[in-house]
Amino acid sequence: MKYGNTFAVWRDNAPAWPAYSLHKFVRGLGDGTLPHDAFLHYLKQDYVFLIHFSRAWALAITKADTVEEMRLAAGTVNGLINEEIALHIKTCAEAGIDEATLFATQERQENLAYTRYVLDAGHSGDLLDLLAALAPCVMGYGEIGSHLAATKTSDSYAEWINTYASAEYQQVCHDVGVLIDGAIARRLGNDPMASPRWAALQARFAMATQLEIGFWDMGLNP
Ligand SMILES: Cc1ncc(C[n+]2csc(CCO)c2C)c(N)n1
Repeated sequence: MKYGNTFAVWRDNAPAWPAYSLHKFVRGLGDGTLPHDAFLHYLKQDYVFLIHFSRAWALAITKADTVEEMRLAAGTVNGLINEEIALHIKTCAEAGIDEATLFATQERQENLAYTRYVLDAGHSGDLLDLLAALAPCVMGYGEIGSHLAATKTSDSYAEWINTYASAEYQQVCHDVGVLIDGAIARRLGNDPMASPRWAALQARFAMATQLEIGFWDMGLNP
């Protein structure tokens, strides 16, 4: 599935992309070598992460210029806070961790740095700044999910993998790609890479990619 032209350029110009999408944590999900306590620790942190990412997508609604942008951002908020998070709640419940405990999880610095970076991109900038910071998360998990579904050698983490490899999630990535391409064209015209803003947007994408690596590293250290 194609995630849009802008994403393809941002991804190919983010030097840390392979270190994110092929991280040791990701390989451990695919071959089943990721320790279960590291996975649960990651899910607890990721529950808090999703709460803040819902806030960031809600901010995208207020930063939108068109009703299409608003609808897509609103749909993502709903998908995050009511659907994606359900996987975390269910998996943790099976390990005896209830949602109140999840909500009270003490945030690790790597988690805090990433989510607040994204929220600040949106607060201090416009929708493009926010989308450049959000894109590695959305599309990265789409790419990781479909790569792992095709290459996995263990079913230990199949439910996690299937969530992001699913046709529904791949459609989300496609739709966000369309949103980003449209938002870029609307604001920067049809030669966006010639815009004086391009380098800063690329840098935001690269920074968020780096922060994703930090999140995986944190996941390996319960
Ligand atoms: C560290 C971290 N990065 C990315 C995702 C995936 N994700 C977070 S928000 C979102 C948007 C659309 O649902 C997606 C896919 C995650 N869970 N945790």
